Amino acid sequence: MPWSEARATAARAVRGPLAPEVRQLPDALGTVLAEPLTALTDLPSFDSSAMDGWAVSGPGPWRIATGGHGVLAGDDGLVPLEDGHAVRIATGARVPPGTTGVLRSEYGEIRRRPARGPEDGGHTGGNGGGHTGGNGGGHTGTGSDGAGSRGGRDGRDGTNPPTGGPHGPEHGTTGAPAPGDASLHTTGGHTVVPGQDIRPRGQECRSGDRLLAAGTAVTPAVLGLAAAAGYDELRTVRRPRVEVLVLGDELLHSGLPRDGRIRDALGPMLGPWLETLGAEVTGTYRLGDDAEVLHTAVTASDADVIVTTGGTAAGPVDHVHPVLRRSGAEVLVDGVAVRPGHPMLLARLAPGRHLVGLPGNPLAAVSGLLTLVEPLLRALSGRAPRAAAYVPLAEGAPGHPRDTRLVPVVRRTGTPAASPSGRSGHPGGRAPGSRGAGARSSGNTGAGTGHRAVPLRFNGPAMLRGIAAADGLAVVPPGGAEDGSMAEILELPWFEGETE
Ligand SMILES: Nc1nc2c(c(=O)[nH]1)N[C@H]1C(S)=C(S)[C@@H](COP(=O)(O)OP(=O)(O)OC[C@H]3O[C@@H](n4cnc5c(N)ncnc54)[C@H](O)[C@@H]3O)O[C@H]1N2
Ligand code: MOO
Repeated sequence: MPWSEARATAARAVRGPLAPEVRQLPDALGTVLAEPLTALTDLPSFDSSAMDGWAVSGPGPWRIATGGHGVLAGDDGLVPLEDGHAVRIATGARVPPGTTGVLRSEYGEIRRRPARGPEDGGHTGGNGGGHTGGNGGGHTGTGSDGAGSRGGRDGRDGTNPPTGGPHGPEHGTTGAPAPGDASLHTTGGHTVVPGQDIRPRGQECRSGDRLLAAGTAVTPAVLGLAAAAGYDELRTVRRPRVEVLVLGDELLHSGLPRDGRIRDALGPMLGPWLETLGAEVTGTYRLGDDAEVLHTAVTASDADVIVTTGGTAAGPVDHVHPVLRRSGAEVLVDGVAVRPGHPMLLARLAPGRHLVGLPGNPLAAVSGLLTLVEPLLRALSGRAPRAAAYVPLAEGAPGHPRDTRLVPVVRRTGTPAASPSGRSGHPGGRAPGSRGAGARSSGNTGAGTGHRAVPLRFNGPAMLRGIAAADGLAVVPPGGAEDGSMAEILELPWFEGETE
């Protein structure tokens, strides 16, 4: 079967996504929304200050009560602000009714009014002491807000009243400053226009707005948005349960290869890789080459998808095909015209239960993972098919006469002349120091995208050295691809963007 048909067959193998389930927010990471994310509240849910400063009412200068901390984030902020008055306000605090706008702390200064009576004592700027409880008076101009520190820098210590510490919330600061306390003035020609530095209620969304579509992957950012929008739990598509069966008597699970035996490279690789594709991996089991054991494992499993490795060919201990026949499985894909990986297969064990047979050669297994497993898992978990990415090749890639080739590549910006060294003679197939070295090129970049795909060496079916240094696999059509031609790239989950 042609490679693209095999992928399409895997994507169509299931009728639709698995059933939705409800998950607490932290558990929903990596799943897919089963329904649109709809705002449960306006965001912001109240008019709030975008800056630390002062809420002001009407044109300035404004009368302001000193001391206390003003209105903080989390206060109900319901005490109205009278015309001609100001009150300190923190970023995120609800603005008092009557607020015209917010003057940033760096755009205003407080001027103390002359002392009015003997009880003022001359150090609290005419507060009368009783009003600013807890402000630790006696150190004028050194308060903790912008006005206080500005006063200090400007040498106006004698004119700025203390602006209060973190203690002693003042009742009345939002509505009734003591007359004659102090006045707030703008500096540097700044003005306050209506709505200035106020985040209006509903600016980001209104309750009921659709924030994200069903099928959106739940990323950390989505968790944050869902929490902001009022969610404690999300309805998401159940993760496909995947079981990995590693076949092969020749495999060792620790130490050095010895006595004709080799290390299992697929057991450690597939579980984490499958998780990045949205699977819940229920277990990785090493079964050896035993048809009975394999048959029992396949028939007893309740996984949505079984992934086997090895044993797909027709050798004396290749048991996958005979076990599938014995189990009455329907083989949907039996070999694919792709190199490496042509013996890969996909079978339906029962409605809703599938088996993907990955060839034993490690890069061939990766090929099967991206050709059959990924589309199947996307369909089961409700994700849209992978969007194709196309990148020009930094050099020609030889092709198979009839089959598609998948070749590990690394994307790189820079001159095409740099690319041949990335292919030959260097470990991992990359020129020494090529990653991050040198200035970003302003020209010689590929087809408007600014980067090119450099095919890597060590791309034989039994090798992982190329893919371990790669950030994608280039799809090379039968017959090959020329230098500079556009190639589809299957991005690896850890692709972080092109390198220089
Ligand atoms: N007569 C033919 N023989 C083979 C053909 C063919 O067309 N005609 N195709 C070759 C290709 S291509 C591949 S790929 C393999 C596929 O074989 P199996 O899926 O049956 O895999 P095994 O024979 O079990 O193993 C192949 C190779 O990979 C090594 N291996 C297996 N598992 C692991 C593992 N977990 N970690 C590391 N290496 C593993 C195994 O030792 C073998 O060297 O068939 C070819 N033969
Ligand atoms: O599947 Mo094999 O590893 O194509 O060469």
